[in-house]
Amino acid sequence: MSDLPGIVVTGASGRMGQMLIRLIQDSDSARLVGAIEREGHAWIGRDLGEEMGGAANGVIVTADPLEAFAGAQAVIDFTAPEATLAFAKIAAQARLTHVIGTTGMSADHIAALAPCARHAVIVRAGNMSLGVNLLTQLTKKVAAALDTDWDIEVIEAHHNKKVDAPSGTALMLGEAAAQGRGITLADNRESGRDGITGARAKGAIGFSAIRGGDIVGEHDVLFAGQGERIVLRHVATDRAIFARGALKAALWGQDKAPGEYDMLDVLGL
Ligand SMILES: NC(=O)C1=CN([C@@H]2O[C@H](COP(=O)(O)OP(=O)(O)OC[C@H]3O[C@@H](n4cnc5c(N)ncnc54)[C@H](OP(=O)(O)O)[C@@H]3O)[C@@H](O)[C@H]2O)C=CC1
Ligand SMILES: O=C(O)C1=N[C@H](C(=O)O)C[C@H](O)C1
Repeated sequence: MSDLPGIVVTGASGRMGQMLIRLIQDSDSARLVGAIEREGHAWIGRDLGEEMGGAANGVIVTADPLEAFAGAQAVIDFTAPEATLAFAKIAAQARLTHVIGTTGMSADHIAALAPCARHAVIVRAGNMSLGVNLLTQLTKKVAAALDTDWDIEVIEAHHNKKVDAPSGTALMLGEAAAQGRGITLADNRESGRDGITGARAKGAIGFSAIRGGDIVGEHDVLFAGQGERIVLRHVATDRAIFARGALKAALWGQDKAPGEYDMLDVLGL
């Protein structure tokens, strides 16, 4: 048996789940040891490789995390907030590195991860790509250099199946802008303008979301001043960038102490 870290993928039939499974199967650094889907899903009890339209790979899809996590070293999880919380509790008991890409998590969801991180490594980020994580650093720097005469707006575009807004990435960028400006995002966030909104609040950080077609993910951080504008932009054209970041995080976590980490830690940014 190989001593490469064994990885379980949750939400195996999802857009990110399938991308991750292909990446891990092709990897020389990790092996796929489990795949989870929700109870009642058509793939449960069936061979994952065949369900994905290829050759059998011997991984039988299960709805039971206890069964899937036995013998694994990490779980990569791009699902939904409640599911992620349930996986976090079991991953902590099994001392697995839990890489969380799931977005749309509330402050309560995030707070509930803290006890799990006392027992296991959790790496969580609304965007696992190198480009976006670098962009957060640039955003922080630009926001720190400009005063509140410059309005900050985060504009994001995604495919028409996305269920949460603003995107996790937009919130990361907004958080970075708030840190640069020395304010808290929660107290200065403005989103979903519609109707007679009144003038823009000075110092606010605004969010706008576009949904359509098959857009993978596009983010602009707009700094709008008087007579000039600065736009910092990231465009994702392939979900593989998120999968590569998540696998890197799962491997990175293998020799780390329990705790909550993000992709800045993993990438050393
Ligand atoms: N951090 C990052 O870099 C990125 C984050 N994301 C985020 O990842 C998440 C998933 O995105 P995406 O793959 O596009 O979405 P999909 O809807 O394609 O996939 C989600 C998968 O999770 C499954 N799932 C949901 N609830 C459960 C559960 N309770 N138990 C087991 N499986 C469950 C879904 O099953 P079912 O279809 O039956 O509901 C589905 O297979 C989103 O939150 C998205 O924003 C996406 C890309 C990059
Ligand atoms: O749901 C998606 O697709 C994506 N979600 C993440 C987000 O909410 O920012 C990352 C990426 O933009 C794709």
